[in-house]
Amino acid sequence: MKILNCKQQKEADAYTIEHEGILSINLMEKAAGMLTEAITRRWDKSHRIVVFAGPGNNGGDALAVARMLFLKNYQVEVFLFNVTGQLSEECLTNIRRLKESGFPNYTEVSSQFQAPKLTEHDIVVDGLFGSGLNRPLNGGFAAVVKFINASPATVVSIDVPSGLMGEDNSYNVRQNIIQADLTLSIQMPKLSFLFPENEEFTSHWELLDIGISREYIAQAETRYFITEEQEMRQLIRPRRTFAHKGNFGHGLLIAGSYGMGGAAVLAARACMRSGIGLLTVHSPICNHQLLQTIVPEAMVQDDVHERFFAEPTDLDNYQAMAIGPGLSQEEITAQAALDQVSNCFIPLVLDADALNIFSAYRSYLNRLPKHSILTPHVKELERLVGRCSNSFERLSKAKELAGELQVYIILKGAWTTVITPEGNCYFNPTGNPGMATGGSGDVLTGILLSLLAQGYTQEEACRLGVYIHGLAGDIACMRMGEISMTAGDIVNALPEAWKKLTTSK
Ligand SMILES: NC(=O)C1=CN([C@@H]2O[C@H](COP(=O)(O)OP(=O)(O)OC[C@H]3O[C@@H](n4cnc5c(N)ncnc54)[C@H](OP(=O)(O)O)[C@@H]3O)[C@@H](O)[C@H]2O)[C@@H](O)CC1
Ligand SMILES: Nc1ncnc2c1ncn2[C@@H]1O[C@H](COP(=O)(O)OP(=O)(O)O)[C@@H](O)[C@H]1O
Ligand SMILES: [K+]
Repeated sequence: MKILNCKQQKEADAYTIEHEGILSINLMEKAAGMLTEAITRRWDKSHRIVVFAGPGNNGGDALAVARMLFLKNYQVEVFLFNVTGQLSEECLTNIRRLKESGFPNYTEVSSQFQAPKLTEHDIVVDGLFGSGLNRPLNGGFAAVVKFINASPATVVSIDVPSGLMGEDNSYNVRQNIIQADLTLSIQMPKLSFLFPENEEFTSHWELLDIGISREYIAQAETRYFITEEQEMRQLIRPRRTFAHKGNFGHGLLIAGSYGMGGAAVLAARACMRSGIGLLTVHSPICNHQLLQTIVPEAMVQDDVHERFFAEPTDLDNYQAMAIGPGLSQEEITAQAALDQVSNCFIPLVLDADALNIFSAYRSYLNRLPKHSILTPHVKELERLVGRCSNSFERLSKAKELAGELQVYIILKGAWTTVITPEGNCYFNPTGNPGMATGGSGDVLTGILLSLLAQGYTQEEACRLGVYIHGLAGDIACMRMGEISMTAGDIVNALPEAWKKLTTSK
């Protein structure tokens, strides 16, 4: 699914109106009908609905919703903020329609705002500003936002929490943004909904498909996408009847050190559970017994060192390599890792300490083989690109780095993002906060290695890998609960996740 910017969303409305023979006001009526349905599905008539409408079409939506709720016998109050005397045409039409419906509780605010008393049983409908917001809110509007945020009412925002920009909020004033309990977003998600620092404004959002032109969306250019299940199903390669293990690749995992053998175990187990033909784990001698016992399916190659990865190994027999989980950053390991990676000629995943080593030896960064996959969490990324003050900046810097080094970056967290060397960003919808637990990332590395060894392209491996990892996390969460689930539970849920994605619905 494409994520378009606010300017494109406006163009999409205009294109739909021009090419699909629908009047602007009727498109708004359709949106309002769906908004009303979404509200009445959640809240019954015992709730008073207090609608705050702004001067543009977001306000128009809100006024139409007020009329529809009133005609369904809800108790509704409306405050229209008309401070400049300039209202959009559709907003004006909806004022007229509201009045014609016999609506009694309409207040137009041009200067002084007599705030109503809001209780926790009230529902506020926020239709102050939507995708047409072009600067941070201030003055009277900021005061209304603060009033709504301070109230105990439940807040439902139309399209966007008023005051929030759709993309970059670096220069916004956070106190002047609505903190919505629910955002009913029209047609397309906004990029800013996917950033963790905006959780206080948009923790829950839902999309309403009002029938914006598919043709416009198909030709619109964007760098931002949300991955969909159907796309991932289509990527998966079926196993042929006469297939043998040689068809699914031989992967090399370099992982583990003294006290961190578990990272190698988790990555190896996840790798075996994701379809690889053969796996060899290269680990210090101290992990030999552990690996042979817990992951008997994998071969173990001992490093020369008892406790740490110390000597690069030959890559001739492998189709892909992953390095990093539990590796440590000992000097001897760093040198071996830099050497191993710089001379790697097969598809490669770098995770955890392998990334930290490259952050410490920055001059080696340009020796990273092209199309390597880097899997940093936020901190690991910032060690590579420097401190970032918000997610938009972090994403921009990650895009720059991916382009500069021609690598794939998987920026991990909620809405894990796959960033390609060309600068495309794919946000992953699966996963949950239960995955924020030690070892979850090691599981992802194992999955990625498995997919690369099987011959998936880097982009396919990244997108499918993070999707299945999150899906397994969701299944683990259902089984064990968000609080108790561990990284091992994610591995244990992989079979069901793969089955879910490969069986027809
Ligand atoms: N048929 C359609 O088109 C459909 C549209 N839809 C709905 O329309 C919404 C977009 O509507 P919109 O483009 O009218 O923008 P909206 O967000 O209401 O505000 C724009 C107004 O705000 C003003 N303004 C901006 N920033 C400001 C600030 N900081 N402080 C003060 N003023 C500020 C700006 O004026 P300016 O001052 O910049 O001249 C302008 O007057 C969209 O989110 C969706 O809900 C859906 O129903 C689908 C069908
Ligand atoms: N709130 C969350 N929602 C979805 N996925 C999450 C969340 N928190 C963490 N994850 C996922 O869990 C994994 C954690 O990886 P990482 O931080 O490297 O852990 P570790 O180093 O302990 O293995 C990542 O894949 C990340 O996307
Ligand atoms: K809004």
